[in-house]
Amino acid sequence: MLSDDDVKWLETPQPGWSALRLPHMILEDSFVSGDSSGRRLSLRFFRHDPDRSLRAKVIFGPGTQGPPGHAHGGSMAAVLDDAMGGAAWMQGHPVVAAELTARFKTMLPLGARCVVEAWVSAVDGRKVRVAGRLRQGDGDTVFAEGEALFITLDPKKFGVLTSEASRIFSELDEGTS
Ligand SMILES: CCCCCCCCCCCCCC(=O)SCCNC(=O)CCNC(=O)[C@H](O)C(C)(C)COP(=O)(O)OP(=O)(O)OC[C@H]1O[C@@H](n2cnc3c(N)ncnc32)[C@H](O)[C@@H]1OP(=O)(O)O
Repeated sequence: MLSDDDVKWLETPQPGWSALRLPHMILEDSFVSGDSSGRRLSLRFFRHDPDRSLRAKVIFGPGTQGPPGHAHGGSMAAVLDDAMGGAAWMQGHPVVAAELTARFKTMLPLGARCVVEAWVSAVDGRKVRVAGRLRQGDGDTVFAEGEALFITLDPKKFGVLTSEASRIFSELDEGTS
């Protein structure tokens, strides 16, 4: 479903980005990143090293369709939710989403190469506010913007996921220091 060029594009970090190698336990069956067929969502996650925010490259496949030829709003919101949650985890906050707002700005053509940017905007006790943007990969068109409130949970509730996440991010630090 994806061309070799699309796969190469997805896997190539931009300057200042480090690839996040997420373990099978996180990817397997993930609603957003668990499909490897190219039919629905194809994503690769990265850290933007200068400010440790999150980046993802994403292609919306034919199985994400809403309006003919274009992505369903729910699929864009799901990608923003996942990326914004990942941005919080990446900064050491083991969170789940409590509230999410998405603004759909431009219809997103299926198959287009897109970039997601997500960053923590404020932390107040257990409340972690995160913002995100889904845009054209090789241009300035913004397809959707999001804001979300995440709530930090006791890391014990996530079992081994928390220690796996710490391991992934400390390996990145070793690689970039
Ligand atoms: C790249 C990364 C790698 C690793 C990552 C892997 C995974 C990434 C995964 C990312 C996946 C994507 C993410 C997903 O999709 S996560 C899946 C979708 N989310 C859920 O299923 C969450 C369901 N909700 C809950 O579990 C509970 O309600 C939570 C935990 C959220 C709060 O219940 P809890 O009993 O713990 O807390 P509390 O009630 O004492 O409230 C605490 C404070 O928060 C405030 N508050 C609470 N709710 C709301 C609200 N709706 N609006 C405004 N404020 C709210 C509340 O007023 C209070 O404030 P204050 O009174 O203290 O001022």
